[in-house]
Amino acid sequence: PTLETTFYGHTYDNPFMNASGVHCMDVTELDELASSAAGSFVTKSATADGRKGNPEPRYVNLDLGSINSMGLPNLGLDYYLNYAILRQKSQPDAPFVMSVASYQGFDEYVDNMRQIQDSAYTGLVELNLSCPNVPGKPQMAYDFEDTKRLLTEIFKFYTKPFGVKLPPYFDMQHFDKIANVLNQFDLKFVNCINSIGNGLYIDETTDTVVIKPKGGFGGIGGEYVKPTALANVRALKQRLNPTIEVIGTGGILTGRDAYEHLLCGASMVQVGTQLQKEGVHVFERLTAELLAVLEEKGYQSIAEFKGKLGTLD
Ligand SMILES: O=C(O)c1[nH]c(=O)[nH]c(=O)c1I
Repeated sequence: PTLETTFYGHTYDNPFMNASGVHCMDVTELDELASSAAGSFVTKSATADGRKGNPEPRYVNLDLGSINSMGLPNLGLDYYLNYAILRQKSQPDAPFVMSVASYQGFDEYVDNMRQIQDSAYTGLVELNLSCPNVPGKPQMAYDFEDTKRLLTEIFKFYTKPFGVKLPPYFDMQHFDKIANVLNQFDLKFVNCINSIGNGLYIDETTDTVVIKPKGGFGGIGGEYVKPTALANVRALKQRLNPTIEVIGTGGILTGRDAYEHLLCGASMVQVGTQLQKEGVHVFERLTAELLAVLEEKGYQSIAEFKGKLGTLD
């Protein structure tokens, strides 16, 4: 069998990517991803200006996952745009995704996208509408009207392919509402999910939180989030126009976990916490494990089972 995956018109060796924010801060980390077994990669969400981010400790690995309140540390949009343009020239047939966020809010999102529109970069962009760790700033994608207003504004001038990174939703009406908004736009993909925002982990030896920012509140990733991640991938895939692909992120520790995201309809699958814990060799293990699942089930390709989750009705 083969793990070959076609995503927005390009065929990758396999569906695996890093999740934005993990192992993608600078050229060194990005080049390591590019030369790893991962099929593709995505950059750290960029803001207009570089940011130091929140005080440490701000990321902690836990037995069942991770908690983080990084606070959008990044080297600034110019840095990632320059990297993207250079890489687009040197490796034209190895596309990747550039992640864009905003620290200031609505207007910075628009300005950042305008800068990319006016640049030589023509590849995919992931518009991060779900950073849970900007103190005092609500997540854009939890405000359906603002999300619609932002996408309307961007599509007035943006002609290059892009998708959005969404937070997890926990209510059927919310799945309906966000899908109704997104279906009004020519998006190339939706990435479900970002971390489950504002969780709290207590250290059992000190009866204290484990990260410094926000009194210990932070986004949860890893094994904790797989049921929520799978539900969001499945719910969005069921509701979105078939032209909008879904990237599955959240709770992928094994090839079987990746297989489940593909069963729910994901085209690509992203790994965050487990990549942070295991390093870039995680992709060799995950591709081998996913191949073994296909062999065990007698599939020759992902297309044979993608989106074919069984139900009991
Ligand atoms: O705190 C962060 O930098 C961060 N952390 C996350 O868990 N998700 C995000 O989208 C971001 I931008």
